Amino acid sequence: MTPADRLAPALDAALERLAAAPRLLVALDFDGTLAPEVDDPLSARALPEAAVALEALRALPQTIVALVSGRSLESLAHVGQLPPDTPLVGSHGLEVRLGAGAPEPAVDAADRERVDTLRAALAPLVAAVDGAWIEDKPAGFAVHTRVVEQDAAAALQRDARERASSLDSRLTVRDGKNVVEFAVRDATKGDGLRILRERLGVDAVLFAGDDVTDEDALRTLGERDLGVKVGAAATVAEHRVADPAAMAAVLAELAVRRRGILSA
Ligand SMILES: O=P(O)(O)OC[C@H]1O[C@H](O[C@H]2O[C@H](CO)[C@@H](O)[C@H](O)[C@H]2O)[C@H](O)[C@@H](O)[C@@H]1O
Repeated sequence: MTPADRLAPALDAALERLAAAPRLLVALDFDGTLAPEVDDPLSARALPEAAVALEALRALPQTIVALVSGRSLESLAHVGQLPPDTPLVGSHGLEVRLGAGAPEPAVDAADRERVDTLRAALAPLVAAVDGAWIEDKPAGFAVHTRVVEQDAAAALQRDARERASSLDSRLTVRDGKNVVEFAVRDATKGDGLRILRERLGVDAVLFAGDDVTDEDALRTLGERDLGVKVGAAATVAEHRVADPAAMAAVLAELAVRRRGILSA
């Protein structure tokens, strides 16, 4: 870590305490936290320095690295590029994969029918806007507008929301970065993180995220945990870093300190 990257004193102290946890879960959002944003979601990758830090953490005893994302599990496994035993939470908490086995079922036939009906109704609106596209997920889909002209993007998001709510009043609708998402099941990253915490039997959790939906996970943290917001947006997290590069430096520092404590 260079002097310019030096940790804020409060984060430095919190990291030192966390590094000594008997059994530690490092649970991380992916896009905007480990990986810089790109136009094609399937091309997103964790920064190389973040990937190295995650590997260093994974190599330590009693230390579990997990990803908690709005992506589908399939997409998250593809971009995350972590070993198959890595716990993954996808679809904002709905899909959970603990270890290398098959994930728990996320939706049933009735859910799929609702998704298909909604998608068929919104697809023509999306197809009419240059650059807009639909990313499918098990319990819904995301309408991406990242490369759409600003006014057209705002109009599409508004029209899609109105059409969706007129068709299905029980939908969960989420705003993201240049994306609006529709889901027929309501789950949050807080639910996903609670499942990881309980099933993995950890004493402390580091969670870091950059987006609105990460706040649900940050709100579940307790005194022994550490929450980090990546970027400048409003947050309940006690600590903040500027960007994925700074987050990678925090993860690298945690690995160094924990290795030192565990080998003392
Ligand atoms: O919870 P996350 O891991 O942060 O996932 C949130 C959404 O990430 C992806 O979309 C975002 O990143 C894309 C790649 O950088 C970018 O093109 C898009 O504009 C962003 O919204 C993903 O495609 C979504 O499904 C996730 O919900």
